[in-house]
Amino acid sequence: MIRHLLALWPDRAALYRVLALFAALGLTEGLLFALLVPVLHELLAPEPRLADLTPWALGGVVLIAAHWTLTVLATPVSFAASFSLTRALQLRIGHHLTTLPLGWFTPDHKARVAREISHSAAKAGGFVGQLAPRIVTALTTPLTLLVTTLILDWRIGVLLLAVAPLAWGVMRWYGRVARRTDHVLDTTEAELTGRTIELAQAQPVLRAAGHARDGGVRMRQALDQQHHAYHAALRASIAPRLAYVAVLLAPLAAATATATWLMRHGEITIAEGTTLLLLVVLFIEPLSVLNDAYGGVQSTRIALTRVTDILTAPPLPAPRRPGVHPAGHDIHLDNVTFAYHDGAPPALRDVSFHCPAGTTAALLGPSGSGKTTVTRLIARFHDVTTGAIRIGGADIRNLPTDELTDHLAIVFQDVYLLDDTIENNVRLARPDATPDEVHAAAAAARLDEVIYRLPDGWHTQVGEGGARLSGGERQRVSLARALLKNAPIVLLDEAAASLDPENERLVTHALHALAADRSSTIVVIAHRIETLAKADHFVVLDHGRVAESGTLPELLAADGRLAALWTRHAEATEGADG
Ligand SMILES: Nc1ncnc2c1ncn2[C@@H]1O[C@H](COP(=O)(O)OP(=O)(O)OP(=O)(O)O)[C@@H](O)[C@H]1O
Repeated sequence: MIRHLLALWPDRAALYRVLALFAALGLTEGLLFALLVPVLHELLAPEPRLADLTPWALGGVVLIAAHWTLTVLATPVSFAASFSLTRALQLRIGHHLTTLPLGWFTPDHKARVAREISHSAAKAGGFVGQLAPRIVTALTTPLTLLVTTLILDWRIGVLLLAVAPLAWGVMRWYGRVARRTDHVLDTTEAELTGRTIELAQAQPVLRAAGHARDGGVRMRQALDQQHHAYHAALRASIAPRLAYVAVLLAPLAAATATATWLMRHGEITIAEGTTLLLLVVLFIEPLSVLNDAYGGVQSTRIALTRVTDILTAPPLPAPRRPGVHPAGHDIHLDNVTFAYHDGAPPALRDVSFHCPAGTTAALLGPSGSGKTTVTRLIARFHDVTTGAIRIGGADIRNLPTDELTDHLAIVFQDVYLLDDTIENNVRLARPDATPDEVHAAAAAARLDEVIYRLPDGWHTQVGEGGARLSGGERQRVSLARALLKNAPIVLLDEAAASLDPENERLVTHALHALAADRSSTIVVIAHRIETLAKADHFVVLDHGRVAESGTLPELLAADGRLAALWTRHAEATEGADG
């Protein structure tokens, strides 16, 4: 396990410093106890000579001073190592997250990341800061006393030595039980966390559905599961715990009997016998914590494995042909097939289309037909299963992530804002933008009227995820951000869907004007045909396949799906006008 730990946190020096300091602490403690031997020996002698105790007393003072100094030194060193390890793991997880495909961030994975960053990283830190020091002192002190006992009387010493293999065997048994029960406990704990979050998040749905009071059923089930798991863990641990106590008490009984026998037969004096028995008690006492500590080692091992699972999640593959750069910003999908998971039915099958630079391609199709998937693949949230996506002739898999993101501005259906001011959320796209540029982007996205309305204007805090803004306001911030980025390719997934019809019309108009101005390439998804009317090409998807594609006149002439949509829209508009 130490090897596993050092692979994740290669600060050997810090770990060995902590272990060495606590080993020294254990040694001074053991030596202090060992000092009792000559002291008791003298005190229990028929005619004690107290003056002879002076060197031992001085030795005791030195050892106490050393013990005190080591404690003062060891405490901050172990805390520093613990903090450094926790932080190193958290930073490594944080850094690794930035290399993962966005498709990895499922709700389940997000919950795991939150848990491993707080719980498992802290557990690993706790191992170095508390558990390992406890184990080291719990071994060094008895080891020192064992050597002392062996010197004093080899027979009692051998009895104590016999504890080691027995205790080790029982600890390994307890470790196996702890590993198994810890795994179950961990799963039930994760389930309970998930259900609690679900209960909190689903309050509006539960209340709307009239389940406000009984809505916690799933959480209560998870609580019951956890309760049962705790009981099962407790039951499973009873036998190895009792066995461990027996292993520790057996040598005490045997040593008492042996010492008594030796005293009665004059082999050792009463003073020697009493001292030996005291040493046996002092030898056993620290060992009593080892069994639980070994259980702690097993759960640290599980925590490290969970951290490693995240750190070994495959990052986006590095460019296969580095040094490739896009020559222009047209988008080409070439026989793209993609499935979200191995074995899942493909969300896209053999999709091909070309969106020349500076033009707008509109994606249409029924719900679930694969429109959003197309935009996610262009942004390389996932890699295509087969086929290729090219920007300016370059396969996006050959572009460094930064270069690809520099080329793209994205507005997706689910807008997530950082818990910061509106201004900082917009500026995120281009922190060095001038105030005029920020204001122009805000005006184009119709965000300026929101800013005027809010008492703190640009400095309004949006809350976590943008929760303090309405859906439409969030979408405007996201649009302004995308416009400010001034990227040559813009991906818009229902970008104006949360706006009222008038604002949707104005925003759509502004987007097209800006696109024409900057000759951006735009891929837009919208359900309302009026939002799409100005697009240069249309790609209609159905069940993940391209059902038809072409310009508006071509598709109207073909009298297919788009023509049907267009006719319905025209009739509706005429009806409304009439
Ligand atoms: N993260 C995901 N994991 C697994 N399958 C997914 C995921 N996202 C989408 N899908 C599946 O892929 C298919 C295409 O979904 P997609 O979101 O691209 O459709 P869409 O045309 O954008 O739908 P809508 O108009 O409702 O937004 C659907 O069958 C959907 O269930």
